[in-house]
Amino acid sequence: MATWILNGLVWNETTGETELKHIRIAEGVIAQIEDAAAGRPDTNGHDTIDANGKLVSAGFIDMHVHLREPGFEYKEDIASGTRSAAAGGFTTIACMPNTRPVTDTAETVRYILDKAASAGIVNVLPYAAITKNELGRELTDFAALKEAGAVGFTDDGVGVQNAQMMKDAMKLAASMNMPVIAHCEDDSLVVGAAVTEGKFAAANGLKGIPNESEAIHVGRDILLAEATGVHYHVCHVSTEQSVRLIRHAKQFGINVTAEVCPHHLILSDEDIPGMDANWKMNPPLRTPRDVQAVIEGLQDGTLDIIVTDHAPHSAEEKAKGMLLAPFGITGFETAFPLLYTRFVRTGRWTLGFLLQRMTSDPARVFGLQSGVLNVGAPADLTIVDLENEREVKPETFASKGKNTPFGGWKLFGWPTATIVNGSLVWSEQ
Ligand SMILES: NC(=O)N[C@@H](CC(=O)O)C(=O)O
Ligand SMILES: [Zn+2]
Repeated sequence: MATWILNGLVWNETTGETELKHIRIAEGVIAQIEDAAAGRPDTNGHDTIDANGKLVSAGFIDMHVHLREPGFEYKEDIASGTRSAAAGGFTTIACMPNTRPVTDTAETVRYILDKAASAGIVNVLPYAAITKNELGRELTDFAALKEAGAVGFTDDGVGVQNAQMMKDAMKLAASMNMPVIAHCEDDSLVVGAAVTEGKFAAANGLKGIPNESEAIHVGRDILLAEATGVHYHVCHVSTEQSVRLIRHAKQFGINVTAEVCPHHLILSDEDIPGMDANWKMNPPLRTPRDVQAVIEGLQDGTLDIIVTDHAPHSAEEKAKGMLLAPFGITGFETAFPLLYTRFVRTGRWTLGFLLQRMTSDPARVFGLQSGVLNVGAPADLTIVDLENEREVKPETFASKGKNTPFGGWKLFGWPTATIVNGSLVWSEQ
């Protein structure tokens, strides 16, 4: 049994052009790709999906997400989180270990994988914690966690404060060919602030989170990565200083990669309308100068991939206000439309540039088979309507989290169908 996706607009990496194609998928892989100009293929006995000239891309890959299960199912769970991912066009996501319990044992890694297999609708890759309970005191059992299926080690949500602990983690991870993924934040420099140092903090009499609280860890960890040879991946880069350090490290051939989030590419602290916790995330929205620096970092390859840092919280939690609410915004269901509308429709990026940062680049950085639209690749595909403008309506999100600063934005580039391992798992109502 095969499925033909007819009349899909496909981006050709080699020519840099889009072309109309018919794509046959069978047994979970892309089996055949034909020029639509050659006519309609014999689809007799097979399912068909007519893409009708919409974009057909390799499914998006998001290597930094919070699914909240186990432990915080009131914020999100694996069923709702993967549905939200599929609605955003994502077919593979990597979930962070700041769950309850923290994903620091093989048992919890297996729980997530089992739950993803039974209740999830996209591919879920679990990360495991670097330290037990993410407390920074004692390393987890890396070998057991890898064996259980963890794809990398991270204490995301907090920075590893102790340099020796980070070095030990990197040495061990390097010896087993696993990446260390770092939430870069020096606690001593943050002191309970909710927004960046900058105009918004100053205007509202708030303490600010300084740029160096992030960059000091980036600099430290680059040196430790050089010393240990580990694949070191920097989470949610938000500052000019971090971009500079990563650029420099790459020039020296250090094995560092990095990610950036849509909100850090699009919003600055000067856009924050008031004391509204939907504008509170970690790292915080930085200054316009930092926004420019992360855009340039992505454009010149210093930053490798785009991730959402999908971080759902309940309405009650966010209602506590800017100072008391937890950090984080939802990301899946706005990521592609935001970036497509802001950067591709305006002519600043090619469509291919954006697609690569969300598909083939994450696959390359993390050694995944997916992320490419080639015969033989996994049939993980996303169909996107590039022409229809629609408003962001958080209340309609598949995610339990409605916490976004982008409510009411009018955007193009909405996913209409998502296919994972050859099966249609989500389509527009
Ligand atoms: N990004 C956030 O603002 N919040 C994340 C933690 C994190 O990724 O650091 C969360 O778990 O809510
Ligand atoms: Zn983080």
